Amino acid sequence: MIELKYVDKRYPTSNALLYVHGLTIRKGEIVGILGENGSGKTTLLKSIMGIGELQNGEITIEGKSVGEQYERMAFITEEGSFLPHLTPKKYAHFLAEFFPQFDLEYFNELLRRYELPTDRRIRTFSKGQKMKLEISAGLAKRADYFFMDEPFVGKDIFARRESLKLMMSGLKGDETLLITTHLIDEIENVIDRAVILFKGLIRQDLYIDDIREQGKSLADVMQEVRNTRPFYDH
Ligand SMILES: Nc1ncnc2c1ncn2[C@@H]1O[C@H](COP(=O)(O)OP(=O)(O)OP(=O)(O)O)[C@@H](O)[C@H]1O
Repeated sequence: MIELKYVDKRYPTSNALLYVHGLTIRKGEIVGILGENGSGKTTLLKSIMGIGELQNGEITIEGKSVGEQYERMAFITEEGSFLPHLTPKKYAHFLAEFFPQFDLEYFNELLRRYELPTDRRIRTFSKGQKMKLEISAGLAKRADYFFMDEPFVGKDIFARRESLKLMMSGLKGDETLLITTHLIDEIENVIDRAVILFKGLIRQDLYIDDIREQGKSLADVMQEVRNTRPFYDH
């Protein structure tokens, strides 16, 4: 379970803020973090990952600080690996050293399955290949929490579907996934829950089943958020 309480994040060089009074994400949930450009999706994800300082508030994962749970977390971004100068083979050594539960055999199996080169520097990979590599690393770490920031940027529709399928097929089923994206059509059938941000505040937090029960789509809910701007935005 991920818990945010009174989280207040501000950047010193801009007026942007993120304020989350309370947010609880239960274990095993697949949550879409949605919202317009600049609404704070990445900031929210990074805050949960422990990247950057909070002005106030607390974020815990299963009751412990994010730092204490780092080994169980995988961060997958469109930029790909944090270590682009390494080859996947060397990257595997690094992961094995830092993450005790890293499963090298499974990692190699995934590289074969996704037809990734093992002896070429990661920086020479295509975006799709980088994403596959990071997904493989997360799965082989046996991470329980996956944080995916705009995983579909720069990909055509087939590549988007493939990377989603890839991710889903490798999961045990009890992992928690947080995905930020603009592409709501792609994830509507994947996520359990949609958290919709507007100017750094959570404006909607709904389960997809409840949206369907109301005879609506995710796009309808996004439009409603857009149409009902809060008092401070008039
Ligand atoms: N390092 C930073 N310094 C100053 N302001 C920042 C920084 N990073 C983000 N911001 C600002 O914080 C706000 C939220 O940005 P964030 O990247 O979280 O939004 P987002 O919803 O992920 O946007 P997008 O969909 O465009 O990626 C924006 O106004 C942005 O300009």
